[in-house]
Amino acid sequence: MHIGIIGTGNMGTILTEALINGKAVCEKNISITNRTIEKANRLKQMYPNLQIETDIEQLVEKSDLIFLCTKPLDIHPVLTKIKDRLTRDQCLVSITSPISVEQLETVVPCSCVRAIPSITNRALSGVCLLTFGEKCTDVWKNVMIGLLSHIGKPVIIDQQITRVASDIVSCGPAFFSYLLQKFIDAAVSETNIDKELATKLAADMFIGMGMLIEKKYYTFPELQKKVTVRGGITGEGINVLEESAMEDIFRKIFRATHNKFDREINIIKNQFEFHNV
Ligand SMILES: NC(=O)C1=CN([C@@H]2O[C@H](COP(=O)(O)OP(=O)(O)OC[C@H]3O[C@@H](n4cnc5c(N)ncnc54)[C@H](OP(=O)(O)O)[C@@H]3O)[C@@H](O)[C@H]2O)C=CC1
Ligand SMILES: O=C(O)[C@@H]1CCC=N1
Repeated sequence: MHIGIIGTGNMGTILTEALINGKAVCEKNISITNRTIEKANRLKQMYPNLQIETDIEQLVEKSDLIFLCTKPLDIHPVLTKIKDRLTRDQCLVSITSPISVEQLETVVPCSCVRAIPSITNRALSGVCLLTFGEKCTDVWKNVMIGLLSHIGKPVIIDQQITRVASDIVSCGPAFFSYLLQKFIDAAVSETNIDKELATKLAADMFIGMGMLIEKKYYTFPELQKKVTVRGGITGEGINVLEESAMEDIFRKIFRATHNKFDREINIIKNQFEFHNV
Protein backbone atom coordinates (compact mmCIF):
# COMPACT_ATOMS: atom_id res chain seq x y z
CA MET A 1 0.00 0.00 0.00
CA HIS A 2 1.27 3.47 -0.89
CA ILE A 3 0.36 6.42 1.32
CA GLY A 4 0.21 10.03 0.14
CA ILE A 5 0.37 12.94 2.57
CA ILE A 6 -0.83 16.36 1.40
CA GLY A 7 0.42 19.12 3.70
CA THR A 8 3.53 18.62 5.80
CA GLY A 9 2.91 21.37 8.33
CA ASN A 10 2.56 20.60 12.00
CA MET A 11 0.20 17.65 11.83
CA GLY A 12 1.23 16.22 8.44
CA THR A 13 4.79 16.02 9.75
CA ILE A 14 3.75 14.46 13.06
CA LEU A 15 1.57 11.92 11.26
CA THR A 16 4.38 10.98 8.85
CA GLU A 17 6.89 10.62 11.70
CA ALA A 18 4.46 8.57 13.80
CA LEU A 19 3.55 6.23 10.92
CA ILE A 20 7.24 5.59 10.25
CA ASN A 21 8.34 5.33 13.90
CA GLY A 22 5.32 3.14 14.73
CA LYS A 23 6.29 0.83 11.85
CA ALA A 24 2.84 1.24 10.35
CA VAL A 25 4.46 1.68 6.95
CA CYS A 26 7.95 1.85 5.41
CA GLU A 27 9.37 5.27 4.56
CA LYS A 28 9.66 4.37 0.89
CA ASN A 29 5.93 3.72 0.72
CA ILE A 30 5.05 7.28 1.70
CA SER A 31 4.90 10.22 -0.70
CA ILE A 32 4.62 13.73 0.68
CA THR A 33 3.83 17.10 -0.79
CA ASN A 34 3.41 20.62 0.57
CA ARG A 35 2.45 23.97 -0.91
CA THR A 36 5.80 25.37 0.22
CA ILE A 37 7.90 22.44 -0.92
CA GLU A 38 10.90 23.32 1.31
CA LYS A 39 8.87 22.05 4.27
CA ALA A 40 8.51 18.63 2.64
CA ASN A 41 12.23 18.68 1.78
CA ARG A 42 13.06 19.27 5.45
CA LEU A 43 11.11 16.17 6.41
CA LYS A 44 12.98 14.15 3.78
CA GLN A 45 16.26 15.18 5.40
CA MET A 46 15.12 13.24 8.49
CA TYR A 47 13.69 10.32 6.52
CA PRO A 48 15.69 10.06 3.27
CA ASN A 49 13.62 7.24 1.76
CA LEU A 50 10.44 9.30 1.72
CA GLN A 51 9.27 10.24 -1.76
CA ILE A 52 8.65 13.91 -2.50
CA GLU A 53 6.06 14.93 -5.07
CA THR A 54 5.87 18.51 -6.26
CA ASP A 55 2.76 17.70 -8.25
CA ILE A 56 -0.26 17.02 -6.01
CA GLU A 57 -2.12 15.19 -8.80
CA GLN A 58 0.76 12.78 -9.31
CA LEU A 59 0.88 12.10 -5.60
CA VAL A 60 -2.82 11.22 -5.71
CA GLU A 61 -2.39 8.93 -8.71
CA LYS A 62 0.38 6.88 -7.11
CA SER A 63 -1.25 6.58 -3.64
CA ASP A 64 -3.86 4.11 -2.40
CA LEU A 65 -4.52 6.04 0.80
CA ILE A 66 -4.31 9.84 0.90
CA PHE A 67 -4.17 11.95 4.05
CA LEU A 68 -5.30 15.56 3.68
CA CYS A 69 -3.42 17.51 6.34
CA THR A 70 -4.15 21.13 5.41
CA LYS A 71 -6.09 23.67 7.45
CA PRO A 72 -9.89 23.43 7.11
CA LEU A 73 -10.34 26.28 4.60
CA ASP A 74 -7.62 24.84 2.33
CA ILE A 75 -9.35 21.46 2.06
CA HIS A 76 -12.02 22.31 -0.50
CA PRO A 77 -9.57 23.92 -2.98
CA VAL A 78 -7.39 20.79 -2.74
CA LEU A 79 -10.40 18.52 -3.26
CA THR A 80 -11.33 20.46 -6.39
CA LYS A 81 -7.82 19.92 -7.70
CA ILE A 82 -7.63 16.17 -7.03
CA LYS A 83 -11.19 14.90 -7.41
CA ASP A 84 -10.84 13.84 -11.04
CA ARG A 85 -7.67 11.88 -10.26
CA LEU A 86 -9.30 9.83 -7.51
CA THR A 87 -10.91 6.46 -8.23
CA ARG A 88 -13.45 4.39 -6.29
CA ASP A 89 -10.74 2.04 -5.02
CA GLN A 90 -8.77 4.70 -3.18
CA CYS A 91 -9.36 6.12 0.28
CA LEU A 92 -9.23 9.79 1.26
CA VAL A 93 -8.67 10.76 4.89
CA SER A 94 -9.24 14.26 6.24
CA ILE A 95 -7.76 15.07 9.64
CA THR A 96 -9.82 18.15 10.43
CA SER A 97 -12.99 18.39 12.50
CA PRO A 98 -15.23 20.97 10.75
CA ILE A 99 -15.47 18.97 7.51
CA SER A 100 -17.72 15.93 7.64
CA VAL A 101 -17.26 12.68 5.76
CA GLU A 102 -20.61 13.39 4.08
CA GLN A 103 -19.20 16.63 2.68
CA LEU A 104 -16.10 14.83 1.38
CA GLU A 105 -18.32 12.21 -0.25
CA THR A 106 -20.19 14.90 -2.19
CA VAL A 107 -16.96 15.79 -4.02
CA VAL A 108 -14.86 12.64 -4.43
CA PRO A 109 -15.73 9.14 -5.67
CA CYS A 110 -13.56 7.12 -3.26
CA SER A 111 -13.93 5.84 0.32
CA CYS A 112 -13.84 8.74 2.78
CA VAL A 113 -12.67 8.76 6.38
CA ARG A 114 -12.13 11.40 8.97
CA ALA A 115 -9.27 10.65 11.35
CA ILE A 116 -8.57 13.39 13.89
CA PRO A 117 -5.15 12.75 15.39
CA SER A 118 -3.58 14.10 18.56
CA ILE A 119 -0.07 15.35 19.12
CA THR A 120 0.17 12.41 21.57
CA ASN A 121 0.25 10.11 18.52
CA ARG A 122 3.83 11.35 17.98
CA ALA A 123 4.71 9.25 21.05
CA LEU A 124 2.60 6.39 19.59
CA SER A 125 0.12 7.05 22.37
CA GLY A 126 -3.28 8.66 23.00
CA VAL A 127 -6.33 8.51 20.77
CA CYS A 128 -7.06 9.05 17.08
CA LEU A 129 -10.76 9.75 16.42
CA LEU A 130 -12.31 7.93 13.47
CA THR A 131 -15.51 8.51 11.51
CA PHE A 132 -16.24 6.52 8.37
CA GLY A 133 -18.24 7.72 5.39
CA GLU A 134 -21.34 5.80 4.27
CA LYS A 135 -19.54 4.66 1.14
CA CYS A 136 -16.34 3.64 2.93
CA THR A 137 -15.67 -0.04 2.25
CA ASP A 138 -15.11 -2.56 5.06
CA VAL A 139 -11.65 -3.21 3.66
CA TRP A 140 -10.66 0.45 4.11
CA LYS A 141 -12.28 0.57 7.56
CA ASN A 142 -10.09 -2.34 8.65
CA VAL A 143 -6.99 -0.88 7.01
CA MET A 144 -7.50 2.42 8.83
CA ILE A 145 -8.08 0.78 12.22
CA GLY A 146 -4.98 -1.40 11.72
CA LEU A 147 -2.81 1.49 10.57
CA LEU A 148 -3.83 3.87 13.35
CA SER A 149 -3.34 1.15 15.98
CA HIS A 150 0.39 1.59 15.33
CA ILE A 151 0.30 5.23 16.44
CA GLY A 152 -2.34 5.25 19.17
CA LYS A 153 -5.82 4.02 20.02
CA PRO A 154 -8.32 4.42 17.17
CA VAL A 155 -11.74 5.32 18.61
CA ILE A 156 -14.77 5.42 16.32
CA ILE A 157 -17.04 8.37 17.11
CA ASP A 158 -20.37 9.71 15.99
CA GLN A 159 -20.31 12.86 13.88
CA GLN A 160 -22.32 14.76 16.53
CA ILE A 161 -19.67 14.53 19.28
CA THR A 162 -16.81 15.47 16.96
CA ARG A 163 -16.02 18.84 18.55
CA VAL A 164 -16.07 17.78 22.18
CA ALA A 165 -14.14 14.56 21.45
CA SER A 166 -11.53 16.56 19.55
CA ASP A 167 -11.38 19.12 22.38
CA ILE A 168 -10.52 16.32 24.80
CA VAL A 169 -8.19 14.28 22.59
CA SER A 170 -6.47 16.86 20.36
CA CYS A 171 -6.79 20.21 22.17
CA GLY A 172 -6.38 18.56 25.58
CA PRO A 173 -2.56 18.40 25.41
CA ALA A 174 -2.46 22.18 24.82
CA PHE A 175 -4.96 22.90 27.62
CA PHE A 176 -3.26 20.71 30.20
CA SER A 177 0.29 21.74 29.34
CA TYR A 178 -0.89 25.36 29.74
CA LEU A 179 -2.22 24.54 33.21
CA LEU A 180 0.97 22.65 34.07
CA GLN A 181 3.02 25.65 32.94
CA LYS A 182 1.00 27.92 35.24
CA PHE A 183 1.53 25.39 38.08
CA ILE A 184 5.30 25.52 37.51
CA ASP A 185 5.42 29.33 37.18
CA ALA A 186 3.52 29.76 40.44
CA ALA A 187 5.83 27.33 42.25
CA VAL A 188 8.81 29.38 41.05
CA SER A 189 7.34 32.75 41.95
CA GLU A 190 5.96 31.69 45.36
CA THR A 191 8.92 29.62 46.61
CA ASN A 192 12.70 29.17 46.31
CA ILE A 193 12.59 26.37 43.73
CA ASP A 194 14.28 27.08 40.39
CA LYS A 195 12.37 26.76 37.11
CA GLU A 196 14.44 23.89 35.75
CA LEU A 197 13.89 21.68 38.78
CA ALA A 198 10.20 22.62 39.08
CA THR A 199 9.72 21.75 35.39
CA LYS A 200 11.46 18.39 35.78
CA LEU A 201 9.50 17.49 38.91
CA ALA A 202 6.20 18.49 37.31
CA ALA A 203 6.93 16.59 34.08
CA ASP A 204 7.88 13.42 35.97
CA MET A 205 4.77 13.77 38.16
CA PHE A 206 2.61 14.04 35.01
CA ILE A 207 4.24 10.98 33.42
CA GLY A 208 3.85 9.02 36.66
CA MET A 209 0.21 10.00 36.92
CA GLY A 210 -0.33 8.86 33.33
CA MET A 211 1.21 5.48 34.19
CA LEU A 212 -1.11 5.08 37.19
CA ILE A 213 -4.09 5.71 34.93
CA GLU A 214 -2.73 3.49 32.17
CA LYS A 215 -2.16 0.61 34.56
CA LYS A 216 -5.69 1.20 35.91
CA TYR A 217 -4.45 1.33 39.50
CA TYR A 218 -6.77 4.27 40.22
CA THR A 219 -9.56 6.24 38.60
CA PHE A 220 -9.31 10.05 38.71
CA PRO A 221 -11.60 10.36 41.78
CA GLU A 222 -9.72 7.53 43.55
CA LEU A 223 -6.43 9.30 42.89
CA GLN A 224 -7.72 12.48 44.50
CA LYS A 225 -9.05 10.56 47.50
CA LYS A 226 -5.78 8.65 48.04
CA VAL A 227 -3.62 11.78 47.96
CA THR A 228 -5.91 13.99 49.97
CA VAL A 229 -5.18 12.73 53.48
CA ARG A 230 -7.90 13.81 55.91
CA GLY A 231 -6.79 17.01 57.63
CA GLY A 232 -3.60 17.07 55.54
CA ILE A 233 -1.90 19.51 53.19
CA THR A 234 -3.34 18.49 49.77
CA GLY A 235 -6.83 19.27 51.07
CA GLU A 236 -5.81 22.90 51.55
CA GLY A 237 -4.87 23.10 47.86
CA ILE A 238 -8.03 21.28 46.74
CA ASN A 239 -10.09 23.81 48.76
CA VAL A 240 -8.49 26.62 46.72
CA LEU A 241 -9.36 24.80 43.47
CA GLU A 242 -12.96 24.31 44.65
CA GLU A 243 -13.27 28.03 45.43
CA SER A 244 -11.85 28.99 42.00
CA ALA A 245 -14.84 28.09 39.83
CA MET A 246 -12.78 25.58 37.83
CA GLU A 247 -15.97 24.05 36.45
CA ASP A 248 -16.96 27.44 35.03
CA ILE A 249 -13.59 27.79 33.35
CA PHE A 250 -13.88 24.42 31.62
CA ARG A 251 -17.49 25.10 30.58
CA LYS A 252 -16.30 28.37 29.03
CA ILE A 253 -13.55 26.53 27.17
CA PHE A 254 -16.02 24.07 25.63
CA ARG A 255 -18.40 26.90 24.72
CA ALA A 256 -15.57 28.86 23.06
CA THR A 257 -14.33 25.91 20.98
CA HIS A 258 -17.89 25.03 19.93
CA ASN A 259 -18.60 28.64 18.88
CA LYS A 260 -15.45 28.76 16.74
CA PHE A 261 -16.37 25.34 15.32
CA ASP A 262 -19.85 26.58 14.33
CA ARG A 263 -18.35 29.62 12.60
CA GLU A 264 -15.92 27.41 10.63
CA ILE A 265 -18.68 24.97 9.71
CA ASN A 266 -20.69 27.85 8.19
CA ILE A 267 -17.82 29.11 6.06
CA ILE A 268 -17.04 25.57 4.89
CA LYS A 269 -20.71 24.86 4.16
CA ASN A 270 -20.63 27.73 1.67
CA GLN A 271 -17.53 26.30 -0.04
CA PHE A 272 -19.22 22.91 -0.46
CA GLU A 273 -22.64 24.29 -1.45
CA PHE A 274 -21.05 26.47 -4.10
CA HIS A 275 -19.32 23.35 -5.43
CA ASN A 276 -22.58 21.42 -5.67
CA VAL A 277 -24.56 24.15 -7.47
N1 LIG B 1 -2.41 20.71 15.61
C1 LIG B 1 -3.06 19.68 16.10
O1 LIG B 1 -2.79 19.19 17.23
C2 LIG B 1 -4.14 19.04 15.29
C3 LIG B 1 -4.50 19.54 14.06
N2 LIG B 1 -5.48 18.94 13.34
C4 LIG B 1 -5.84 19.47 12.02
O2 LIG B 1 -4.72 19.39 11.18
C5 LIG B 1 -4.84 20.34 10.14
C6 LIG B 1 -3.52 20.98 9.88
O3 LIG B 1 -3.11 21.68 11.02
P1 LIG B 1 -1.60 22.08 11.21
O4 LIG B 1 -0.74 20.97 10.74
O5 LIG B 1 -1.45 22.57 12.59
O6 LIG B 1 -1.50 23.30 10.15
P2 LIG B 1 -0.21 23.81 9.37
O7 LIG B 1 -0.53 25.16 8.87
O8 LIG B 1 1.00 23.62 10.20
O9 LIG B 1 -0.11 22.80 8.14
C7 LIG B 1 -0.91 22.87 7.01
C8 LIG B 1 -0.03 22.61 5.82
O10 LIG B 1 -0.83 22.45 4.67
C9 LIG B 1 -0.10 22.99 3.59
N3 LIG B 1 -0.97 23.29 2.45
C10 LIG B 1 -1.96 24.20 2.33
N4 LIG B 1 -2.53 24.15 1.12
C11 LIG B 1 -1.87 23.18 0.43
C12 LIG B 1 -1.99 22.66 -0.88
N5 LIG B 1 -2.88 23.14 -1.76
N6 LIG B 1 -1.14 21.68 -1.26
C13 LIG B 1 -0.22 21.19 -0.40
N7 LIG B 1 -0.06 21.65 0.86
C14 LIG B 1 -0.88 22.62 1.27
C15 LIG B 1 0.54 24.24 4.16
O11 LIG B 1 1.61 24.65 3.33
P3 LIG B 1 2.44 26.00 3.55
O12 LIG B 1 3.73 25.56 4.15
O13 LIG B 1 2.61 26.60 2.18
O14 LIG B 1 1.63 26.88 4.47
C16 LIG B 1 0.96 23.74 5.54
O15 LIG B 1 2.26 23.21 5.56
C17 LIG B 1 -5.92 21.33 10.57
O16 LIG B 1 -7.03 21.14 9.76
C18 LIG B 1 -6.20 20.97 12.01
O17 LIG B 1 -7.55 21.12 12.32
C19 LIG B 1 -6.10 17.81 13.76
C20 LIG B 1 -5.77 17.28 14.97
C21 LIG B 1 -4.79 17.85 15.84
O1 LIG C 1 -9.70 19.94 13.90
C1 LIG C 1 -9.53 19.81 15.10
O2 LIG C 1 -10.45 19.60 15.86
C2 LIG C 1 -8.15 19.88 15.64
C3 LIG C 1 -7.99 19.81 17.10
C4 LIG C 1 -6.77 20.60 17.36
C5 LIG C 1 -6.65 21.39 16.18
N1 LIG C 1 -7.44 21.00 15.25
